[in-house]
Amino acid sequence: MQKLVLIRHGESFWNKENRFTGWEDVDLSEEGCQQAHRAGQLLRKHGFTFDIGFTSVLKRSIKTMHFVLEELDQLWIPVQKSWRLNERFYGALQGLNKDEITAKYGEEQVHKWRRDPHEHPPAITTDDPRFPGHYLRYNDLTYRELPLTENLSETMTRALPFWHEVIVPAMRQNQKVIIAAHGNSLRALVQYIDNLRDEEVSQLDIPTAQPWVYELDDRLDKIRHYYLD
Ligand SMILES: O=C(O)[C@@H](CO)OP(=O)(O)O
Repeated sequence: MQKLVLIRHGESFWNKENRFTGWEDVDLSEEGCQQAHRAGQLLRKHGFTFDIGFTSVLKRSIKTMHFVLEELDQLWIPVQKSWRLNERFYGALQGLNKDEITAKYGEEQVHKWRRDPHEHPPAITTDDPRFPGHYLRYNDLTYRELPLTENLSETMTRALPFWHEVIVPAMRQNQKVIIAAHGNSLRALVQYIDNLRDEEVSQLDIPTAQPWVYELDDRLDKIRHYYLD
């Protein structure tokens, strides 16, 4: 039996301000840093150790991983970063306040943008400062991989190659894995691991910095999962 730990980053400044974040590289709030430390303490209390960590290329998940590993005195383990674990790219909604957008477009539309797997938020254009093609960290992406908007199903499509090609092989070598990522990239992984229907995953809300443990059998099929407390 293997254990896999998933953790959404701690609260960011834009979580606190209720703004769509996506690929904007927003830092953890003071509370978010503390949440990440508390998550690390919890994992320590339950005797968890890890061989390898995976994060997105966004500082809120990188710092969450760092604070968790600091509490475990395991800052030395390898941590691999990938854009494929980034938050869903929220297009032209990035930076906007969720309440203001709801007042303008109505709850139904905003709910679709947030949780309907096939609904695209309004797209940006390549001259928008939010276009990832302007940033060094996305230099390795092909033009087709650089998003202008992304629905949840596309988030899953770009996250899964990293799961299959990097994370699963690590687990097959019996490495103990922790993944620090984002509400929607984790939702995509959970949908895949748990084989959830679209309607089920749209109900799923993953809280910040709460370790979610999967127990997996030798074939890496789920035995059970639970939040650590
Ligand atoms: O703004 C975002 O990037 C995400 C996560 O905070 O929001 P939502 O939960 O609405 O998908």
